[in-house]
Amino acid sequence: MGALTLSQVTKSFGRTDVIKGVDLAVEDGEFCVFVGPSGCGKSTLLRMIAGLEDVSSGEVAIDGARINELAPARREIAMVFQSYALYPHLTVRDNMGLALKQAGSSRAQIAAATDKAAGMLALGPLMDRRPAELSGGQRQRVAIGRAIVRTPKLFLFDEPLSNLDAALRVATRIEIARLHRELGATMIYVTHDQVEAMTLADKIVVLNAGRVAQVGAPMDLYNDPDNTFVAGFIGSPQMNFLKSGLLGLRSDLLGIRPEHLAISTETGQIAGRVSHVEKLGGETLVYAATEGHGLLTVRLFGEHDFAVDAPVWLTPDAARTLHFDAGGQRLRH
Ligand SMILES: Nc1ncnc2c1ncn2[C@@H]1O[C@H](COP(=O)(O)OP(=O)(O)OP(=O)(O)O)[C@@H](O)[C@H]1O
Repeated sequence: MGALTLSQVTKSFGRTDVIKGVDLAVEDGEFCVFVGPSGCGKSTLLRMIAGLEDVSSGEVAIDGARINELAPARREIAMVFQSYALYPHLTVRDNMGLALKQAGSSRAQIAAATDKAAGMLALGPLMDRRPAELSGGQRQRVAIGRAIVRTPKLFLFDEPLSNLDAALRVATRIEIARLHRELGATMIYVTHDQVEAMTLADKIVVLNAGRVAQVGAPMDLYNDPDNTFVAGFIGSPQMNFLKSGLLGLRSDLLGIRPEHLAISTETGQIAGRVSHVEKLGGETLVYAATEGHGLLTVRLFGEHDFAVDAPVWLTPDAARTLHFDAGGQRLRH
């Protein structure tokens, strides 16, 4: 079991309030991802759950029991960092088994647990190597393996893939998803990466300046954001924001995803000029400078040609537009 509850949790460093009253419930077995701009408090919140930072006020509980005062080692939590922090003089096998050895497990228990984790992470052939003889991706898998052998209640990941190259990130991301399915463990994961958040999470927590801006399933946040902050943060390229007044609408601001904005050289609702075109292979992004609405992004499937400076017309799909008030709160009609 590993259900986590945060109740009105705050954190101040001196007079600086960093976490300003967070309530959160993560179910047993859930994969929960923290996202938000740099400095919003993601790592601080994770470190408070791990016990590496004190909680200024509020309560952290696992399976209903308060753990605020419990030492990190007694929380049954395993943390995987972006830097692997492996012991250079120990083999992969000994790095993975160290925590169990320190906890007094028998040699047979350690061997069984490390062999099982090695099998899950395809580390079998590397067990007798030292960290210096491994690639970055392999080291990160060892760091994950070291977390798995302890069968913790909760796994915490702080940007574990950010040191890996693009191909390895994808492979390791898929591995983490598979691991989550196989272990059925509760995982909390901090990332800057939209794709990691969207693909790994059962639940995404969007943080903004130490507060929760919204919690929800990835596609719910994408399709049904509560405010302009979440609407603009989730999704890449970003949602376009249009001034509704200019379009004769009653709300203050209109949000439209780049894939729901049609572009034509002949006719449409908003006049603009092509300022830049990006061909990404499977899709084309067209950036158009408009009067009143600034630079708008259009996402088209496949390859498309538009000359820079060409006059174009943009038309939002009315069924897919989101309305916001002047304070950025969503208006649901
Ligand atoms: N020990 C500390 N003393 C003072 N301020 C701190 C301390 N640790 C973090 N902070 C401040 O708390 C805020 C949140 O930091 P945190 O590392 O949690 O953000 P983050 O969302 O993880 O950022 P990033 O995405 O850049 O890693 C920042 O403004 C940071 O400067």
